[in-house]
Amino acid sequence: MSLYDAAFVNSELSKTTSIFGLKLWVVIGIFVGVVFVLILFLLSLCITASRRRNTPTHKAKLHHRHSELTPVVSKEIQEIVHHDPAPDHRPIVPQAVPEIQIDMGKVEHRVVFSDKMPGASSGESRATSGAETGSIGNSGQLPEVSHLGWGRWYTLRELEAATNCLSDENVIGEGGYGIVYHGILADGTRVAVKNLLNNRGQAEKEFKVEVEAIGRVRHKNLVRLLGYCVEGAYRMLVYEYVDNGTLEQWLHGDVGDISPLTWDIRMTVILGTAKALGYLHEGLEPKVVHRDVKSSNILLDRQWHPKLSDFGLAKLLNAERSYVTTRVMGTFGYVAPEYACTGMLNEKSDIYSFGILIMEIISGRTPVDYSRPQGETNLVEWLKMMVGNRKSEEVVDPKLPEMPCSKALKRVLLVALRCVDPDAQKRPKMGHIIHMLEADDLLVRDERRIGRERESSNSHRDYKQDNQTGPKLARKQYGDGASDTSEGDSSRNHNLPTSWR
Ligand SMILES: Nc1ncnc2c1ncn2[C@@H]1O[C@H](COP(=O)(O)OP(=O)(O)OP(=O)(O)O)[C@@H](O)[C@H]1O
Repeated sequence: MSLYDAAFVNSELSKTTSIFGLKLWVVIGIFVGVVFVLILFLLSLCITASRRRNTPTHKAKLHHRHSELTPVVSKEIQEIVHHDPAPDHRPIVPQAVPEIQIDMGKVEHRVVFSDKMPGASSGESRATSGAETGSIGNSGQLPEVSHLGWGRWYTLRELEAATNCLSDENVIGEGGYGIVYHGILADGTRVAVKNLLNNRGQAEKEFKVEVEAIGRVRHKNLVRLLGYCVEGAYRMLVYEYVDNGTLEQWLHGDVGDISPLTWDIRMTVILGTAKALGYLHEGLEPKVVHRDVKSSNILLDRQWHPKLSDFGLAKLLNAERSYVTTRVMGTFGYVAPEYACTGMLNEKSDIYSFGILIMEIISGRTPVDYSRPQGETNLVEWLKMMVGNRKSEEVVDPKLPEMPCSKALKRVLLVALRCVDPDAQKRPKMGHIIHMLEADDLLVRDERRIGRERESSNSHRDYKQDNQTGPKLARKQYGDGASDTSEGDSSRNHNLPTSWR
């Protein structure tokens, strides 16, 4: 730009305008300033708006819109929400609560526990039963038959008399939920009285579950619940007395070098337990998941018939539900891995425990044994390894009086391995298991029959004796256990759960 031009621009900018007589350069300056301020204002507006979009409330609104499409609130959270029940009304159970809540029969027959210790006034410490309100707990005034449609209400006095005042001499065992006493009722019936620990948490729940789950079922391989007692702070379950100890005692107790549990007896125990579980899983509606299948919960009678006991952890499972979500409970070594990890429970968890039980019965080993060398600590892993290495014969309990035939052993081991399949869906159902075990039973009996026939013809040839005596004796020896448990022909009808009764 030349000097002439600069002087010209200068003179032009210095000219006075019509806007308040301001000079041109002042007007231009003001205009530029306003535009700048406007740009700044707009920028600040944009920044504020974008910040607001990121605030929690806005996110929450978006989340809410999202949650209308997919359920994001977990059931577990709903489970721990407690609704305080209004007095004299049933507790409100939210629809989605996964743990089954069990009321004892109709509302008017509901049993109410008191915190008061025995000896408190009967009005305060009693179980109520609708129309019977106030009468239960007043010793001597009790109805004989309970209003649940089964069993009996026993008075505390009756049970104290039966158990020598719950004396130490009558204690026959102690479990996680209470002490078990031997008792003899006034009519001479021998009973086992389980005095539940007085904590209002699990023990009360256990009481209700046991009463509801076991009270109605009848099966020769399930310990029969005869009735119960609710008086003051006492909650007791009265069972039939099973007089030959537990399977755990016979398997792992001090029985000497030769176990009295022969192969036949062991098979009887396995098959009987399978039938009890088959009945619970497939013969009842809602089905019952036992949740604590293990050797110490299998009681034996004098003929070695097994009776599954301890329904304290049992869960009811309606047909429309494939599982219930629940606190993981059970016994270390027997709990199915998927249940341990997720708390999702169904009958397949019992099948897993049953598989462990079979392994325990065959091998005489406990599910987990830290006294064994590495690689043998975990029964399942060890057994899988042995079977995989074609050493099935070596897993058999060394205390077994006689080795089983190879076919029978392999078949029962196969059943056990299928039961502990890590994929719960692949585990067989109890009905199928019974079928497989009975096939095994028939197989063994067939081989025995052939052996007996051979023996009989030999003895006939050698000694020219009556060939009936030997086989008859042998038949009785082997036949008793099997037929007692399988109830002869009825158990061969594999299609009907009732045939397992
Ligand atoms: N009906 C019964 N007849 C005879 N003895 C029984 C009967 N019920 C239980 N017992 C004895 O009482 C013991 C304790 O039983 P309980 O069911 O309370 O506990 P558990 O099964 O050993 O342990 P947990 O309940 O902690 O799993 C059993 O081991 C058994 O010896």
